[in-house]
Amino acid sequence: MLKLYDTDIESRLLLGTARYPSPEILRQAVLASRTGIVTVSLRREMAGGRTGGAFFSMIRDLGVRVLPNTAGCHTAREAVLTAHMAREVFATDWIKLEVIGHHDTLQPDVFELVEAARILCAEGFRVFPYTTEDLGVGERLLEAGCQVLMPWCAPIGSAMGPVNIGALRSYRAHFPEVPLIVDAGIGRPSHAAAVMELGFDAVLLNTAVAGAGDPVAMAVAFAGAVEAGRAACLAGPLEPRDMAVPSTPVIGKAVFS
Ligand SMILES: CC(=O)[C@@H](O)[C@H](O)COP(=O)(O)O
Repeated sequence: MLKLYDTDIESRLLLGTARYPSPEILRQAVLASRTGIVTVSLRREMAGGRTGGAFFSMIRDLGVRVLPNTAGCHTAREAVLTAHMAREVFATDWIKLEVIGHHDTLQPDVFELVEAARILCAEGFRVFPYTTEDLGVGERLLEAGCQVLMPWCAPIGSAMGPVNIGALRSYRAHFPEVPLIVDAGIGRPSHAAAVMELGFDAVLLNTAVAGAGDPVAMAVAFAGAVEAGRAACLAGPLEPRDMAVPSTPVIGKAVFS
């Protein structure tokens, strides 16, 4: 079972709650995915004068753990304030920390991210930082007090899937004991299976399900892919080779001449 901070989590699929065609489809997709954790953007839902009230109570009624996020924040200060609000709204000290540094790529501002992580961990938050696959930044986040790391595999919403498999492989090898969740950029179930096969502990995704032609059916597909990838990782997949290896033994074959 996956342990995140002190909590055991059964499903290794974490789901975002934005951009669904309707709240009812979101509800059905969450149930179909069998996820145990959904992430919710405080700023997005409270933007434009909306209070987010009806949406937040629908999320609370889903019966899954809520991981509020600081999506839309661009500075450590904004992210810390948003985390405080999230703690009030959802009565949780879990926070998915996003501090965006670049408009086109939605790449994290890793300097502000580490600063916000340091402040929030010191305040007792359980921080889940959305980060790049940079090893040094990962180390700084652990020093700040994070016990989970969430490297991207591609820009948020891009659906590109793992663009730098080598970097993800190194990340896993560099932090063998840390729970690692691939967050952002996954487009297809095969992408989720691929990163799970690399040994990542879980995946978090939103757009690939919310934007699918049939989000509920896609949620089912992702649930299966994440389980398959995890099972394959535990089963010890072969490493690719440059040369052919005959699958039929040569010794003992019949000789006709
Ligand atoms: C919902 C959320 O937290 C996103 O910011 C997250 O990073 C998912 O990204 P995708 O939409 O690319 O799956």
